[in-house]
Amino acid sequence: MSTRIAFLKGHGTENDFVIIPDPENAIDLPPTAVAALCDRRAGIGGDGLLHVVRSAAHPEAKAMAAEAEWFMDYRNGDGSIAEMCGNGVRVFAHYLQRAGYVAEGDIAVATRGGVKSVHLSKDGDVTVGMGKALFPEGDVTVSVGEHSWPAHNVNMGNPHAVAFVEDLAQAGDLFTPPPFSPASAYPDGVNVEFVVDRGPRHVALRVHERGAGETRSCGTGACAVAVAAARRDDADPAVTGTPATYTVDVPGGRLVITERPDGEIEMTGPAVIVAEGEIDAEWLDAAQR
Ligand SMILES: N[C@@H](CCC[C@H](N)C(=O)O)C(=O)O
Repeated sequence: MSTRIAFLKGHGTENDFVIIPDPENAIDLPPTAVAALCDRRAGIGGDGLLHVVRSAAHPEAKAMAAEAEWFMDYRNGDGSIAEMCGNGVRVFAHYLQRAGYVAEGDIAVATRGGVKSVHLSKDGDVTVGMGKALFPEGDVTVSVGEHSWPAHNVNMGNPHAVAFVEDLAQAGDLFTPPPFSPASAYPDGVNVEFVVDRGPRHVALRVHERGAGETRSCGTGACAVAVAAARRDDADPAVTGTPATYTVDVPGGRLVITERPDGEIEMTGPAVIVAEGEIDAEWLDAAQR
């Protein structure tokens, strides 16, 4: 009989993930295995994969083990590694609660972008302390076809280029990464958000995610958009002294982002587990060849 690997499938505003519980870090997940699992036709399908590991059992997270028992070893759907995933961390925390590893309330989750504080509320929404945004210097331009826009360069642990456009259709089909310049701005690639206004402190976005393509949502992207919009709107909390809250509509739902005067950003949104099952380890082996 072949070995079976437990998995779950979940999403946060339809940014969807394959979840692999592996507390002792015993499962080998090279990029080829992640890409096979995230394949929407031949695999389970997902924008990314959440490898659930105890911090103490993972070389990249050991140093965070005293602060956070669990490490979100996040991978993009193409197998590449990313520093942080905002929707992923909500789904990750929701999984931990569902599995009985943590209780409702406040928990800490280790990520490659540092330890994040997460609040699991009674109504099912999850709030994440996303830390502070950085604004790397230098002008960036994003283009699609004949249109190009100046982009806000925002780092939420991972890189984002935020372009305010007139119409989300201008982003085109987003099958391929939108070109940006200068090429030196993002040596490791970038997530690109196209944004329109929907009302006061209310925006909507489409996103092309590094390592995944167009997705239905991006949590770090929504935070990058909210802080870029606050600066555009002369509502930078560090200047006004009052928090700025933005509602960010994504194709898969809605996220609410607040930036405080000290620069700390909180994101609130849903987290859903839709299925669980077993992967045939022989299939996974064969799928990687
Ligand atoms: N979907 C995520 C971001 C995942 C990582 C991103 N594709 C990258 O490579 O930086 C989110 O919700 O933040």
